[in-house]
Amino acid sequence: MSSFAIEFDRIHKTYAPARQKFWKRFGQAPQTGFKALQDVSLQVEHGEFFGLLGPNGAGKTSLISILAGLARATEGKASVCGYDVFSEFKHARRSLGVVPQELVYDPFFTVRETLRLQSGYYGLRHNDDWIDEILHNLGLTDKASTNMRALSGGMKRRVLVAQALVHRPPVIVLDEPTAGVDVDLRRSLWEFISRLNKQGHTILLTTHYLEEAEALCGRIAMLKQGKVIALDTTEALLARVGGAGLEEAFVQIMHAPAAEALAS
Ligand SMILES: Nc1ncnc2c1ncn2[C@@H]1O[C@H](COP(=O)(O)OP(=O)(O)OP(=O)(O)O)[C@@H](O)[C@H]1O
Repeated sequence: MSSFAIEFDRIHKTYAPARQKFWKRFGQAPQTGFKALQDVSLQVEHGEFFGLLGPNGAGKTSLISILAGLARATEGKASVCGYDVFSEFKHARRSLGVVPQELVYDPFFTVRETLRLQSGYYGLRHNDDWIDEILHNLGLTDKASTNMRALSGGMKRRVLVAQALVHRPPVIVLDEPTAGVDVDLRRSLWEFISRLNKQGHTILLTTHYLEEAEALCGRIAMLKQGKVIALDTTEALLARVGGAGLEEAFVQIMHAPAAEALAS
């Protein structure tokens, strides 16, 4: 087994300006583009529950997209369980389950069909026992035959979580999984995810609910304007503010000069 579940090594991501192709064609000087990530290096050990925090636009989803092979880093390398996300894409993707931030689904399938289809992408044909277990743990058993379009927003989000788990990936990435979900689901979701973590799955979580991160994550990285400005155990981050809570630590770090935030 590779020494890290997730590794980002000096990642830079620059999004091309929207009309670069147009300008290229007409001979104008290329535009600079938007630097969403700048020299991000992070290593997450196997079995960690790791939090990735930052304000809107800090670059969290960009980093996750690079890990999932949905976006390509402009510079740097990323790997999942030692597999390079670009040159060993299949292995890397198989090792990873991603719960995306946006509600994407096919309205023509039922919940069970959606999960069977997802299993099929990974070559898993007889996966119904595991699908049933996931459905049970996410409170979806009675929705198994319901069409995706007939589910509420929170229910659809539960299916996204289920989809990320069908191939039992060792590494699970959750991009704001509790946005818009009720208290009951939050609790059952965190119980389920915590259990998976105790069984050895590595979890990477992004959330704006800092109390969730405080309760669940052993280590936390904070991103601001595409740079890591704090990386420490949750305990150490809380100690910085005398136990006043992660929200206070977050606010102080976000408003401190960058060098100070990392150094303290
Ligand atoms: N495809 C894209 N093209 C151009 N710019 C992009 C693209 N995707 C993201 N960005 C920009 O990159 C920056 C980082 O966005 P990203 O979605 O990674 O942030 P985030 O930390 O996940 O934010 P949020 O908490 O709001 O989800 C933002 O300024 C965003 O506008």
